[in-house]
Amino acid sequence: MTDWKQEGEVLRRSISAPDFPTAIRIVDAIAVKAEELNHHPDIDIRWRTLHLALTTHDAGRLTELDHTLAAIIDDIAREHGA
Ligand SMILES: C[C@H](O)[C@H](O)[C@H]1CNC2=NC(N)=NC(=O)C2=N1
Repeated sequence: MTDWKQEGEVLRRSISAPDFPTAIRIVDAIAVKAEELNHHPDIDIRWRTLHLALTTHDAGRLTELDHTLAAIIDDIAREHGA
């Protein structure tokens, strides 16, 4: 776990991308992996800063899926220089 903060049953982190197109490319890359996993983050896009939140809505709490997706998101951020 890197920049993630747990607030109750939610993991949160922000990603600062170099520019807006890169922020959107990060979102796109996350979307592909999230769909594969059938586990999706909440994403708030604010210019080149992405605010992400992870929780397992069906369970009403954090599950292993959230931690798995968090690590995937960290990799994607690093790959995009964020
Ligand atoms: C049927 C259910 O909506 C699906 O299994 C998936 C879709 N993506 C999901 N994403 C997240 N974060 N939590 C879920 O419970 C969830 N459920």
